[in-house]
Amino acid sequence: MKRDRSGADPFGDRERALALRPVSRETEERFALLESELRRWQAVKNLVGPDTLNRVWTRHIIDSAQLLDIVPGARHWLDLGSGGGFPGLVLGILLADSGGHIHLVESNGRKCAFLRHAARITGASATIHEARIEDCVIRFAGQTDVVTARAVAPLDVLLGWTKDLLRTGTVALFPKGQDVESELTQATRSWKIDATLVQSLTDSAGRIVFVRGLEGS
Ligand SMILES: C[S@@+](CC[C@H](N)C(=O)[O-])C[C@H]1O[C@@H](n2cnc3c(N)ncnc32)[C@H](O)[C@@H]1O
Repeated sequence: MKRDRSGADPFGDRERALALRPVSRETEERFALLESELRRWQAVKNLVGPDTLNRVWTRHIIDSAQLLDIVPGARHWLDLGSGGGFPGLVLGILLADSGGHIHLVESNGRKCAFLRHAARITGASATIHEARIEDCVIRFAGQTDVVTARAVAPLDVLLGWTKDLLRTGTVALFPKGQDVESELTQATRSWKIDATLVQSLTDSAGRIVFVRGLEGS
């Protein structure tokens, strides 16, 4: 659908994003609510990089939504370092339709206030935990199908944080940019990883590290 180029979608970003990963009308409305609240809070909370504000739908919303399609049947999700809600809140909105749930871990109190507010008004199936990842991640071992983390830490650090989950059947999805190969090389010095790279829908240089198993210290 063509939108008013001077108003709702001035850069054509929403239209482009939804062409890459279509969603139902109801989900689109929830995503639009998330976008408008993000813009409203951004001025005071600095939730996302200011240079990404003209492509919130591709860079944040659909970039997050694509993760669900990699593990479509998973119901129990955990997102680490959720920031302004990516990918955690977007996944929570999608999971609300299927009875799934996601836990979001974020140490910044201002961002947690936004996440709670946005989860409530969008109807996301999400619980927000204001905590440090390293202090609380163990709680989710044995209860999580998929763990995610975008732009939070290098791969070897993420593996260290999530090792107890990955050894008990959880899989991981870690979106990465053009440095993914060097992060993988670094990580294989400490870990034996069963992982594949999935091409990002929204960024030609982006890869999602899909970890299915882990050995090492
Ligand atoms: C660069 S932001 C990325 C946010 C979001 N995942 C995204 O892709 O837009 C990193 C976020 O991780 C959070 N974070 C970093 N280290 C953390 C830790 N050890 N425990 C909890 N949150 C952490 C920061 O507060 C910040 O909100």
